[in-house]
Amino acid sequence: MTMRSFGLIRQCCNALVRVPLAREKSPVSLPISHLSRSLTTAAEALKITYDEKSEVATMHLCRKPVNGLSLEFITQISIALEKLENERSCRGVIISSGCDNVFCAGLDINEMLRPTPERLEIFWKTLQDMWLQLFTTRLMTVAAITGHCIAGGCLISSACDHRVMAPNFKIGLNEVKLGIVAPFWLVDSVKNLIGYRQTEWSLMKGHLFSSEDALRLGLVDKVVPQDQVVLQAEADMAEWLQVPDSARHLSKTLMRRDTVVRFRSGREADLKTFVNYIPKESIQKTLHSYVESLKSKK
Ligand SMILES: CC/C=C\CCC/C=C/C(=O)SCCNC(=O)CCNC(=O)[C@H](O)C(C)(C)COP(=O)(O)OP(=O)(O)OC[C@H]1O[C@@H](n2cnc3c(N)ncnc32)[C@H](O)[C@@H]1OP(=O)(O)O
Repeated sequence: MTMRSFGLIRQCCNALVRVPLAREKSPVSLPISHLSRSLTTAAEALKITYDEKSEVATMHLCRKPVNGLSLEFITQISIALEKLENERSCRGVIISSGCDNVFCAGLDINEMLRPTPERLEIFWKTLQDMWLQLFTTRLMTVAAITGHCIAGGCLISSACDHRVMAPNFKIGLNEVKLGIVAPFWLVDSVKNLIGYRQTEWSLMKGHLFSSEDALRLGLVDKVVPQDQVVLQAEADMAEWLQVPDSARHLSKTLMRRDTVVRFRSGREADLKTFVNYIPKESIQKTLHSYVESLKSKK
């Protein structure tokens, strides 16, 4: 296999982090004191390899311990996606995880604890942009879900075109358990996969589906043993790439148009809701208790 590493993502190691507000807008700079805690350095958090023969890249999420989606990490993913989109030979991307038994535990909750208004706003805009990029990319996208895939993790997997998951893990939207509500565009992308009623009750309860239930409902497309997930994702990608790229992408655009139109018209209001809601004292208390409960389960 011919592998090539992309020289990506040096922004987060610099004294100032260049954070794009939106793809089409100029980046803004944040002071380093605003960086969130991480057990992996930014350089280690995202690894991209490219297989020239299959024309498929692998985006390896390695922000230990649980691939929590911090502002810097989301920015890295977004920049990487853009680079891959612009790499003419690249036709597909597999998103996999380097964290044991966790694909992605969702948003890094620290981003929502006692945030500054500026950072909170940039965080949400960057997340919106990253989701839109992934949801609409010309690339064929496959999520190789080797572990739990929760809330923001499900945002990534449900924006992909195909999902392969390992057995005995959890996937879904549990936001209500943290006293918060998943944004409508994330809800829409899950609803597109499993339908209205299954989305409604699971959202209201914060229910996480087992891998097996997720397969039955269509939230994932295949369940295979954990050590075969990436291999299966590669095999499925090869099969998908037998479809001509432009016809596949146009079909995806057609099917996802309503969700994208709704997103574009609602994204400003969604941003306002997020930045007004998260700093509320009652929400801060609930988030704080949730983090404490995660720590105390040990
Ligand atoms: C108006 C709109 C408002 C808001 C919309 C927001 C939409 C999206 C929201 C989200 O994504 S919120 C995040 C939701 N995610 C979760 O609830 C997952 C929580 N984590 C877990 O359930 C478990 O950690 C696990 C993923 C099942 C893995 O379990 P395991 O036993 O393997 O690990 P452990 O729990 O010990 O965690 C290790 C370490 O990581 C910390 N952690 C876990 N998840 C997060 C997270 N999402 N953000 C930040 N930190 C996280 C955990 O506290 C441990 O830290 P410690 O080692 O310091 O104790």
